[in-house]
Amino acid sequence: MSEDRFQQVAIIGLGLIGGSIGLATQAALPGTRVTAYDTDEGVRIRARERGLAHEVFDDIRGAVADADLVVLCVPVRAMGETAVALKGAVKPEAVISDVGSCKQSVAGAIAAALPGQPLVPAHPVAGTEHSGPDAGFATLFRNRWCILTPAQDTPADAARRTGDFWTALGANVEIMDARHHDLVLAITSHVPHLIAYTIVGTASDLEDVTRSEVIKYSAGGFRDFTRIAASDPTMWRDVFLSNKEAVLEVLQRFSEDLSALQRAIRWEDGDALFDHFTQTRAVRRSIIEEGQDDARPDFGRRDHGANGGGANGAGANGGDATGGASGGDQPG
Ligand SMILES: NC(=O)c1ccc[n+]([C@@H]2O[C@H](COP(=O)([O-])OP(=O)(O)OC[C@H]3O[C@@H](n4cnc5c(N)ncnc54)[C@H](O)[C@@H]3O)[C@@H](O)[C@H]2O)c1
Ligand SMILES: O=C(O)C(=O)C[C@]1(C(=O)O)C=C[C@@H](O)C=C1
Repeated sequence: MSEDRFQQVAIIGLGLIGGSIGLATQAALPGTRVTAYDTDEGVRIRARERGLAHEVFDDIRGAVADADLVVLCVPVRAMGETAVALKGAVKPEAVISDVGSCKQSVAGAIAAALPGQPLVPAHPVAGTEHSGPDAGFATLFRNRWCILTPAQDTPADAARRTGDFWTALGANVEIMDARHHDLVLAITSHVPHLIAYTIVGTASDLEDVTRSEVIKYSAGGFRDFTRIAASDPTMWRDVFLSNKEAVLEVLQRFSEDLSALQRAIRWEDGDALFDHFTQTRAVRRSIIEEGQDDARPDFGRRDHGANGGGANGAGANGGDATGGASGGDQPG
């Protein structure tokens, strides 16, 4: 850890990601003061109860006044208005960062609101389907990627210090161009979520299969889709509207590939199906070999009742790929 680490970190938005940053910072950087703010009074009360920050302010200006790093952890389409609220309230040298799931639109909105302020956009590629102040846990970022997308003119020391911050929280830091980030995440995260939202919606709309049959027989693959499809509607509405071009580009390719598989089934082309499934199995195996399998506590375990072990017993994800399937927003 370099000598010039941030002395005070302000977190704006105390849901899954903001809360996890607050807990992880207090655990990993005991000398760093953590201040925070959320627009929702109920969230602020719960954040104080859970100790997500050293101090949770009732106004955003108080939370950021002495901060060296301000991390915006709000839905992506709320980033711009949140940055506007920081105008004149932050120190001129304070580094502004965010955790938004798409980077081009967010960086543009923050830079427009706070011209000249050092800005280092970030995206921790770590999460669960849960949201809100009870969802966060200190180990969320351990051994997960955090992608930074600084602009060409971002001061190098601001990017380095932000990278050091995420490394201290346990993440592996990578620098990427914002546009490329948005394309990569469209295929690895955004479109998979859209597919989950679609298949779960289709299943609940089928006339000849009852909803209770869907629930009763959703043992494996479908149940995993329902976990993803339980993710926060506000967050994902914002992601799709903010990363529109990249998502539509990937969806175009996806529809073409789906049509090819549909054709192979129609014409009973077993070789085409077998070759395709063999290739996809290899992708899964290389993810596991690279140690990129899910690092969340107990995630992937099939035994019910395994608790993710988040702070205050607020398990991160109900334990396994099936645990969050009921659609409940908060972990048990
Ligand atoms: N959930 C994930 O898996 C995940 C992973 C990586 C990044 N992200 C990104 O992190 C951000 C936060 O996501 P989350 O899952 O923590 O959401 P969340 O719903 O758990 O928390 C968001 C919080 O922001 C607050 N908020 C909304 N508007 C605000 C404003 N204008 N000012 C202050 N607070 C405000 C809400 O009250 C809420 O408490 C999003 O941009 C999302 O794209 C999410
Ligand atoms: O694991 C999950 O539940 C997630 O949805 C996490 C996930 C992802 O798609 O990998 C979701 C959105 C993010 O921006 C980063 C991570």
